[in-house]
Amino acid sequence: MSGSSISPEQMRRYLRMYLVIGSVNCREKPLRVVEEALSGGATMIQFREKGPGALTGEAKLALALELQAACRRAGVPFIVNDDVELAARIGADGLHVGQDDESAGAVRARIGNRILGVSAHTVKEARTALVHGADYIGVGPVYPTISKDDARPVQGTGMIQDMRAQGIQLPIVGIGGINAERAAEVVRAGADGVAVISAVTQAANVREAARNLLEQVARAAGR
Ligand SMILES: C=C1C=NC(C(F)(F)F)=NC1=N
Repeated sequence: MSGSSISPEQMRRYLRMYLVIGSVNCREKPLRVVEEALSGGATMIQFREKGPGALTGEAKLALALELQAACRRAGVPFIVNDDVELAARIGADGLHVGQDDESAGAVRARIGNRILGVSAHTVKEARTALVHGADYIGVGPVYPTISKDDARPVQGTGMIQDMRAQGIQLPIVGIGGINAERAAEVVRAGADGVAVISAVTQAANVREAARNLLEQVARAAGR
């Protein structure tokens, strides 16, 4: 069972067009990218401030608060990646952790009934996440990604299909190299939605990119 107060059905809706964003991914101000993506229909936002040139300390806190405020205005959940202390400090709607972060169980205790997302690369890791009360799992990289320099091997949509075949019922979002052309295939494989970074942050028209991704997912999911 998940430990949050969010129903699985609501969680699946939140996962449809999940934008993962940090200052290093943006050509322009991250706030503008987030606002454009929200106006295009982004259903959840993850603040992932990592990698060379990422903000730290007060600057990271200030950006998190700015982006969270935009999500609150839009009624969209704001999730923090990895940084449990930041998530707790700003009262984020949830936290996303990797397998190698402190155990999801300890994190669940720290964040109470907020949304807990866990990265899972195998059926075994998906089961572990379930036992620790994860509300959703991020599975990938589905395709080659330019956004994460230490990504695991590309797994295609096969891992998502395997998880569903093995009876994993958890809400699943695919991640890694996903764009509008590929979104339907990820959903048909059994994902509830797609998580993207560059498909939106590097788009000439951020709002249209978000809108198109959401349309592709909604169409493949049968609305
Ligand atoms: C490493 C990650 C794996 N999956 C996800 C998401 F898809 F958003 F759940 N986010 C991450 N930061």
